[in-house]
Amino acid sequence: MTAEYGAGALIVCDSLVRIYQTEDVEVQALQGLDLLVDEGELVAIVGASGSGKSTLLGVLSGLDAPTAGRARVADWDLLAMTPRQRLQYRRTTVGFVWQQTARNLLPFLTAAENVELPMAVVGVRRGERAGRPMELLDALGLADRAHRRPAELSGGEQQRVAIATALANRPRVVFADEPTGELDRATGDEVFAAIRDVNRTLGTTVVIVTHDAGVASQVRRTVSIRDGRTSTEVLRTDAGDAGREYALIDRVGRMQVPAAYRRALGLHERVRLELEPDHLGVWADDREEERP
Ligand SMILES: Nc1ncnc2c1ncn2[C@@H]1O[C@H](COP(=O)(O)OP(=O)(O)OP(=O)(O)O)[C@@H](O)[C@H]1O
Repeated sequence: MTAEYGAGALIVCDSLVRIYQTEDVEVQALQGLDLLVDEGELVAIVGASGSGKSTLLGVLSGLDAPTAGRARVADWDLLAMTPRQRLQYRRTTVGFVWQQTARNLLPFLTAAENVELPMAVVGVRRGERAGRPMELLDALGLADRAHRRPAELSGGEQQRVAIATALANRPRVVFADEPTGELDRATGDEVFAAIRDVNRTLGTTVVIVTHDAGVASQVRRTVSIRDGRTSTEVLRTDAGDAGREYALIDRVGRMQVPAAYRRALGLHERVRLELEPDHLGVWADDREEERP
């Protein structure tokens, strides 16, 4: 028997399909999307507007159910959760950082109180909670901002408090939806540095969803999503490395060749393949058109 697809991964999306049915149109937002994320990874999922990012995040965050396919995070089968389990999953297994700074934090609580709130919600006793907010705020370089309210913090500081809040209950994975979308480039880079630091020092898996392809320089692995499917990946080996581009090949052997490569070599409809000992050659079809 072959092992189940993604058996060792923390996050598994297997042929995910999500169809939105409106009055007279049907929109296939996810069209058989496959994605594996291992424990401890920092991954960016990048795609243009309408590519299906929010839909994917909706499924992974337990807010939405796919039409078909399989989605698992840790031991949770996201298609088979009861409403109570869904709540537990959202409160303990995953943490969220949203684009809108105001959505992440309660304005009338201080930074430390905001970080403590998710623990209080799941019933962690006061004694056990003590210390955790300061520990997290300190890790994010915000120890001296602990007693300020969000309005008294810069946008970048608010997002770093939001990261601390997302980490309060020691989630297995943090989902960040355009976490730097409202920030200028320099402040955004600081927030990315904080995310990388959390990923490295605490080992928390982080999945960032964004339309900003420039994020590829901030993370090791970038997965592109196009038309509701994951298409290509860029993996960087070291900081400063421009990165190698990979195409994803699905289980029946389908692969999407990036549009820029297709244009550059005039690849369309049919291509010629040649198997070499260590690679596959792909050429434009140069045969004379066969005429009837
Ligand atoms: N509730 C809905 N009803 C009908 N169609 C929807 C719904 N939500 C999304 N869609 C459609 O599904 C497709 C994917 O949308 P989605 O919001 O997931 O993309 P996205 O990549 O997150 O885009 P953006 O970056 O603009 O938020 C789009 O064609 C969108 O119009």
